Amino acid sequence: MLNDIQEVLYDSDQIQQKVKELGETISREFEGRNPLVICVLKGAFIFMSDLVKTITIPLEIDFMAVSSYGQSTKTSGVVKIIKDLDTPVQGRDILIVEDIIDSGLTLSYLIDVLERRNAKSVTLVTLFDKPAGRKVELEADYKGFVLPDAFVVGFGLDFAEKYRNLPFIGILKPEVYEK
Ligand SMILES: O=P(O)(O)OC[C@H]1O[C@H](OP(=O)(O)OP(=O)(O)O)[C@H](O)[C@@H]1O
Ligand code: HPA
Ligand SMILES: [Mg+2]
Repeated sequence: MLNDIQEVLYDSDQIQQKVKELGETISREFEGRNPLVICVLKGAFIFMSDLVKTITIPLEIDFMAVSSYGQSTKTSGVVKIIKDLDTPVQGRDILIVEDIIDSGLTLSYLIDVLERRNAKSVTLVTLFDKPAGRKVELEADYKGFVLPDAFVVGFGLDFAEKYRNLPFIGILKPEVYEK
């Protein structure tokens, strides 16, 4: 698995430090609001579990599974809801937790769904941001790291369902997906 990585961008310690900073900011921002924290599966599962441990205020969590990349390194452009929320969002302050914003299509779709369900507010936190990939205008409220224009894996992010368990974020060697 490690042989398939071209370059490690951020290691586990660097990521944990950043997650802690994000958790502190979010704890201040959402004080007294009992946010519903939504993990966008599958990619955000590791960030979500690390992040909520650094948040010091009461919150609720729920999960939504959406997919648009499948076995490819390019978005299909079609965001499919594979698992919906169990919790009503009407009147709630929502914090969406994402692993990466690339084209922006996944999050713009999700924000639209939550606003149509009458959420009181929708805030975005992403661990990684790849602005060069954007197809729609979208900016996270809180972000961890800005990444170069390369396909990355690890810390929850996959290629064809592999590499999610790497404890760092790294660039996948193009020969892995070009063969
Ligand atoms: O900004 P975008 O171009 O939409 O890309 C970001 C989304 O793509 C990935 O999900 P994917 O569809 O691969 O599903 P997964 O989380 O199950 O891997 C990632 O986890 C984000 O949710
Ligand atoms: N890697 C893995 N999954 C992704 C990426 C990426 O660079 N961009 C959007 N989903
Ligand atoms: Mg994926």
